[in-house]
Amino acid sequence: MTRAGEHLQKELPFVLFRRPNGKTVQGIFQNNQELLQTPDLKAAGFVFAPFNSNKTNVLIPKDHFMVANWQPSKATPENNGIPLTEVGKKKHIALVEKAINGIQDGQFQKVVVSRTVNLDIVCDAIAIFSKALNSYSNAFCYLWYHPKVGMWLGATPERLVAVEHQNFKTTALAGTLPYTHNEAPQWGTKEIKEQQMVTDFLYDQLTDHLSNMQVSATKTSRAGNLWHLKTDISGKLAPTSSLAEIVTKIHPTSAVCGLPKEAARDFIQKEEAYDREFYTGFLGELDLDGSAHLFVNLRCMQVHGKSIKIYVGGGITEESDPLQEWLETQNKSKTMLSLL
Ligand SMILES: C=C(O[C@@H]1C=C(C(=O)O)C=C[C@H]1O)C(=O)O
Repeated sequence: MTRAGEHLQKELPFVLFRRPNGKTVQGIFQNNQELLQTPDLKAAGFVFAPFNSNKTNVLIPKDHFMVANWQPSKATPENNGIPLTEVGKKKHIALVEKAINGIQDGQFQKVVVSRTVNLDIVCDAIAIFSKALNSYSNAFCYLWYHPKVGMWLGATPERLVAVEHQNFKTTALAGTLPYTHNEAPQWGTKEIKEQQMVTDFLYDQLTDHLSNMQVSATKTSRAGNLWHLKTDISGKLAPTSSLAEIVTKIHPTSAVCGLPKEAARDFIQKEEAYDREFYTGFLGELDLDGSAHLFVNLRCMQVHGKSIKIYVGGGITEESDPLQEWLETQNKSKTMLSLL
């Protein structure tokens, strides 16, 4: 953490991260301000890729690498008084209604629409990252900085890809309900169907690239103050299939874009009327032996000097209720709000 503070002061790129349920925080530190990329994902380092797959990713190379043990503190997450506001409610509900119309017109079956929550506050990103580590033990937590791109921080529950020795794993994570203590969530057909669409999409895209494909039973999975539905898909990666090829096929998945992918992406780019940048992009570790641990950039925020931007969205299907979809984005914003 001290090293990260020094890098920040010198305006040098770095990333701190902890894998889900991990006991160590890893840090990768770059010693110049160069903006590096890895179009073929064949690199050793940490990749940070935008939602828009036509735009280039950013690589922080694994030149200077540090691993530190991390001890969870007993502190519990609490919201220190950044209450939810109704700013943006009308606009988001109108966007959801437009998305439902698009589904009824047959443009797509599902589309994921999003918005930002903008707050004028100055925050200590390293302290917030420490809090995220304590609050979200099963998430992939990160703090990422590049002087030419900016600073992002998040605690994502969604794995995009894990590859080790050709063993490949991905997850279909979708469907959201508020977490309630000691009570199992009551999933409706809307959530079950929208999550199944993600599983089917991933299965279809991967079937030519994996042998011995396995699809797990669908389970309920907790992410902070939320429940999601989750299915794991795994298999052996064909020696002829490259990571970049697979990522191009699956990113952005129907969990963050929609189905069919192209029509949903066109709708998002036209109707959301803002640039998602790295929100719903992907990020994580790459190694030269072909191993990779990549996650979808969700439950995240962009940290500016005197303000922050929290990014939230949700999957819209023909069964969506616009007010419920607004409330879902409100609930999702609490993941970051509770750290401030
Ligand atoms: C788009 C987000 O989350 C995604 C959308 C979900 C949904 O629509 O239920 C659930 C998990 C994520 O795949 C977000 O957190 O901003």
